[in-house]
Amino acid sequence: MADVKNPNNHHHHHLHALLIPYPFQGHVNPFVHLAIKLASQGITVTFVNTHYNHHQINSGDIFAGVRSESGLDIRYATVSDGLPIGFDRSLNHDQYQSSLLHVFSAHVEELVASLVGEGVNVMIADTFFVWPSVVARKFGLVCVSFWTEAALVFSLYYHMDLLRIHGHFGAQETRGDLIDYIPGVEAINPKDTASYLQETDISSVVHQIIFKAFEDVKKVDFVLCNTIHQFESKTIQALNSKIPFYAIGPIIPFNLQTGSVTTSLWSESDCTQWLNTKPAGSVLYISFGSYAHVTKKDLVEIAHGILKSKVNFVWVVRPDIVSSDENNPLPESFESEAGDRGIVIPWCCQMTVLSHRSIGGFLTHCGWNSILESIWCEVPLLCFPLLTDQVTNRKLVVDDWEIGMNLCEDRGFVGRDEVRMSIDRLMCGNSREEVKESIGRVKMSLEGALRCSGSSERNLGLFINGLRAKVGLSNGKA
Ligand SMILES: O=c1ccn([C@@H]2O[C@H](COP(=O)(O)OP(=O)(O)O[C@H]3O[C@H](CO)[C@@H](O)[C@H](O)[C@H]3O)[C@@H](O)[C@H]2O)c(=O)[nH]1
Repeated sequence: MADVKNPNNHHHHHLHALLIPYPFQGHVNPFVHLAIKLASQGITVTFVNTHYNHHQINSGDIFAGVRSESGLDIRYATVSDGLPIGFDRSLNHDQYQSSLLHVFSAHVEELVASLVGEGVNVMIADTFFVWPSVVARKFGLVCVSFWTEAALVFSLYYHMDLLRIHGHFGAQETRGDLIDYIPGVEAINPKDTASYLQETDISSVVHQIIFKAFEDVKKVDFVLCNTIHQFESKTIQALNSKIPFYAIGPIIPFNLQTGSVTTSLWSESDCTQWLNTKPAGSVLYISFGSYAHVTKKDLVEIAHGILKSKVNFVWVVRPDIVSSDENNPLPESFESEAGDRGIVIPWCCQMTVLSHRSIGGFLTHCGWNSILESIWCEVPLLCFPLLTDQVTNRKLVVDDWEIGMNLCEDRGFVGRDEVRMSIDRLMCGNSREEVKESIGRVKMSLEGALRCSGSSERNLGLFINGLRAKVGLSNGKA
């Protein structure tokens, strides 16, 4: 058995993994924490950020801190995403995605070519990339796909061919009845599938990415997923019969002290002082993540709903939340009317805020990381899904796990009175206690998965053994 702590003893068995996240905040974050997890197991990691994200994060080598504090062998490299640094990626979303679809792999190949000499033998790339198996094969690397969303969503994309055959996807008029034929997936309403699977125009650049990415993932060696077995056991089991699929979540920033890695693409406002002045459980935290846009109309209704509810709040209004050419999306008098009840900030350290005792609820767009982080901090959720997997995540949170409520019953319509009522129901309604109890239980499952003998720790061990066997085999030295 190779001793990974002493790589020089068995050089051919020493693992060196290249980690390449999709260059969005909701993907970079779990990749960073996966990097730390793998390095803590004695694996050498080279983490790849795009030049643009590196420039946005603005703190040099983001792992310099962990390296010196914990002695982990995490190296850091940057690569072009194909566009100039000053290019407005938020305003030109499709052009950005096109560049990732068509141009990025050429830059990645150049980087990989320069790193194989350093002993890289594994590539762990985001499932949304369309090229991992091709690039990995070209350089003789073991190929691992990391899926940063729920296994349920992976399974729906993975079985797109079944959805097509049954007329639930890609037809002129798609069926509205339940989808009950996906292996390991309980009957699901089409309106709860990922937004891209509900669209009738399937020619968008994101569709092209999804089609190609889910072709490519069928050719990788392993898939890692940021979920836990207990959440989605049937789905995971069914996937496992097709592809080695490991649930190793939750991969979130637990340890705020030693996890001193900066990943934020915007600079963080510190609201701890302000939170300290508020009673326990009295503050609603509001954030719609890093990627989705909200229409000005919806934002204004939410703002009025918040004012009417009288709740305390911290609201993250990202500079491009409506669009990067719309500077002041909130109603003019919003902050003065809210007074000391609330603060509006451009970005924050979300885990720091969620773990503060004054936080009592989270109005969220249902990004997968936000859900895992909120469960970890036992903060009940108020769901306002916008697009992509968020729609499916809402179903898991509200209908299946009962750890949250809907902001609006009709997904197409946001009205200030309904917003006010939903906020009050979440923060002080009769059903709050039940939701709190459920979230406590779900949190225990997360903790359980991470214990020594827990499912995620076991899966991580199995994965690393599998990796070592594959690397040994491909060297002809099994
Ligand atoms: O002020 C803020 C707001 C967010 N975050 C962090 O940013 C991440 C946001 O991730 P997530 O909640 O998953 O939302 P998105 O940024 O929207 O993430 C994208 O990626 C996710 C997983 O890959 C998907 O589930 C989402 O739908 C997709 O939009 C989380 O780690 C948050 O802690 C901060 O640190 N500060």
